[in-house]
Amino acid sequence: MIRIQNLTFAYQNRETVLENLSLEIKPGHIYGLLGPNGAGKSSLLYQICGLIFPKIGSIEVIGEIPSKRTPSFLQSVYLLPEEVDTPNISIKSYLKINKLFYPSFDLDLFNQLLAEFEISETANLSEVSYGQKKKVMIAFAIATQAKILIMDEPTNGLDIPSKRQFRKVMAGILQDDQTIIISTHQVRDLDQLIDYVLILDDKKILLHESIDTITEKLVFKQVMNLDLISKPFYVEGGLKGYVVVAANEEQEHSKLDMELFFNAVLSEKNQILPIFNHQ
Ligand SMILES: Nc1ncnc2c1ncn2[C@@H]1O[C@H](COP(=O)(O)OP(=O)(O)OP(=O)(O)O)[C@@H](O)[C@H]1O
Repeated sequence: MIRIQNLTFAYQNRETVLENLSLEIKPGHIYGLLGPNGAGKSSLLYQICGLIFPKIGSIEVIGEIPSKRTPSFLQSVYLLPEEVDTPNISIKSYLKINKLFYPSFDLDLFNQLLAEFEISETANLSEVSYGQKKKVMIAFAIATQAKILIMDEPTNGLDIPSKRQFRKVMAGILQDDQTIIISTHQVRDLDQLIDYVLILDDKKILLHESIDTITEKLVFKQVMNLDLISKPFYVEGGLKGYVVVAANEEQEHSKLDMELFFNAVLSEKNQILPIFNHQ
C-alpha cells in the first residue's frame, strides 16, 4: 500500500535528512514510527502525503504518486499534524466546510468520538482548550476513514485521562484496507496499540518489525539480580531493581516495553539489529 524505494531527501541547501531509504507498509496494521529528534520522521510522513517531494527515489501510496496530488489521492490520505491550528468557528461549521473533502466521512463516528472525548458537538473551536481542539481534530481525522491515516505526535498536549481515551478510541477503529502510522516520542502511549514498529535513525529505517516477532526474539524482564539473566542485551537500573532486554532463549512470553526496546535498539544496535536480520 505504501512502497518507498531508494528515497533520498534534503531540504533546500541543507544536509541530507533521509538517504537511500526503502520501506514497504501493508494495509490492515497500525505502525508506530519512532526515532530521535530530528531523525526525519515528519519529513518522511510529509513525503508520503505529497506535501514535500523526494530528491531521489520513488514513493507509491495506494497506487498513486503523492507528488501528483490527484483528488482521489487527497481524499484517501489524512495527516494530523503535531500542532493543530483550527479556525475560530463552531465544530458544526468546521465539519460543514471540511468533511466535503472526504467522501467516506462518517458523521456518526465523529459524534461518537466527540462523546468519548467528552466534547460537546455544539462547542465553538474558539472556546475550547488546546487539548480539546486536538481531540476534535483526532476525531475528525478518524472519521474521514482515510485509507492512509497519519498522526504526528497525536498525544502531545493531551492530559493523562485524554491519553487513555485516545488509546481506547484507536484500539477499535482500524479497517482491513486501512493503514495507520503514528509518529511519537511518547512511546508509552503506543503500548498495545501498534502491531509494527519502525525506528528511523541515521537517515534510514533502522528497524521494521512486528510486535509478535520482537516478543518472540526478545524478552523484557524486571529483576532484582542480573545474574539471573544469561544474555542481557540492554539493562536500565530502576528503583525496583533492573529492567532488562535479553535474548528469548526459553521462548518466554513477555509484554513488550516499547520505551525500553527503543532505548535498547538505539544504544545496542550492533547486538540487537542482527537478531532481526538488519545491519
Ligand atoms: N522546513 C525545513 N527546512 C529546513 N530544514 C528542516 C525543515 N524541517 C525540518 N528540517 C530539518 O530536517 C531534519 C529532520 O526534521 P524532522 O522534523 O523531519 O525530524 P523529526 O524526526 O520529525 O524530529 P522531531 O522528533 O524533533 O519532531 C532536522 O534536522 C530539521 O532541522
